[in-house]
Amino acid sequence: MIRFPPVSLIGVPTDVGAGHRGASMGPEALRVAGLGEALQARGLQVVDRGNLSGPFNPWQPPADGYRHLQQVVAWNTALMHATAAELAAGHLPITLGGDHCLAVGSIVAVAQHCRRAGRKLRVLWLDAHADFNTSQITPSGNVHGMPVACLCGIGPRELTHLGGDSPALKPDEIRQIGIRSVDEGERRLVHEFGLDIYDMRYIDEIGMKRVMEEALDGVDADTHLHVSFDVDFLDPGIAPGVGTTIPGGPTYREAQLVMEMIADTGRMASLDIVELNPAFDSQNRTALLAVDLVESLFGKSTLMRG
Ligand SMILES: NC(=[NH2+])NCCC[C@H](N)C(=O)O
Ligand SMILES: [Mn+2]
Ligand SMILES: [Mn+2]
Repeated sequence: MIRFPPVSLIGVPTDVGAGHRGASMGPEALRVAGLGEALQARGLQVVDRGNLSGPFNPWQPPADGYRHLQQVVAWNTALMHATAAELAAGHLPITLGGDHCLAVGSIVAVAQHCRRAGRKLRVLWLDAHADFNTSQITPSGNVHGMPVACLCGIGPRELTHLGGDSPALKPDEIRQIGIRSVDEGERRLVHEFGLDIYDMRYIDEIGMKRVMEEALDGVDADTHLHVSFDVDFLDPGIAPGVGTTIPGGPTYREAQLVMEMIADTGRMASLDIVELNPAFDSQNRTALLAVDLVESLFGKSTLMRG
C-alpha cells in the first residue's frame, strides 16, 4: 500500500484557453462523478477547496496571436498561489480543470517547490497534443495549445515569467505520452527543444508497458512526479467529453496500465485533470471514466498476481 499525503482538490472553472466553451463546467462534473468520495473510499484524506475565482470572460476572438491572454494570466496566477500553498502544507494538490492552459500555474508552483527542496522533478504529460505552440505558429490562438512551450520559456512574458526569471521546466524534465496531433510549426519547435515524446505510433510499436518503463526511467525516491492528465489523451470512443477529440488514442486497458504504473512508483505528488468538457459529454461518462482512472493513479488495482 502506497501512503499518500492529504489530497486537496482545487477547482478552476476556466475555458479561457480553449477553442470551445464548456471546460469551465469540468470541476463540477468531476465532483458529481464522485472524485472526492472515490479517493476517500481509498482511505485518503480529501479536502475540497472549492473553486478559485477569476475574471468573467465574454467570449472573444484571438488578438495578437492569443485568445483571452489577460484572463489566462489571471487564472494561472491564482492557481499558482493555491498550488504553492497546498504543497507548502505537505498536501497533494489536484487541479480540477478547466482547460489545459492551467498547467502553467500548477507546474510553475510545483517546479518552484522542487527547486526550493532540492528535489528532482518529472512531469508526465498525458495528452493527444504536444501543447507546444507559440503566438507565431498557433493555428488557433488558444493558449491551451501553448502551456508546455510557456513552461520551457517561450511564450508571452506574463506566462513565461509567472514564477520568476528562469523557465519553470527544462525540456528533459518532461515526458509526453499519447501524442497524435502536432501542428506544423509546433513539430519543428518540439524537435528543436528535444522534447521526449511517446507518440501513438511508438506506443503501437513497442507497447504501453515499455513506453511507461522508459517514461518513468530515473524516477527515484528523490523525485517529485507531476501528472498533467488532459482527458483528450484517451480515445474519444471512450472519452467523448472533451473539446478537441483526436481519434486513435489509448484504450481503456492501456490507460489503466499507464495509471497503475505511475501509482506503482509511489512518487506522484501533484496532478492536473484538465480539458473535461461536459458540454460534449453524455451522461457524465467521461467524468466517470476520469474518476475511475484517477482511482488507479492512487493505487486502486485489480492485480491478482505479483
Ligand atoms: N490542451 C489541448 N486540448 N490543446 C489542444 C491544442 C490544439 C491545437 N494544437 C492548437 O494549438 O490549437
Ligand atoms: Mn489535448
Ligand atoms: Mn493538452
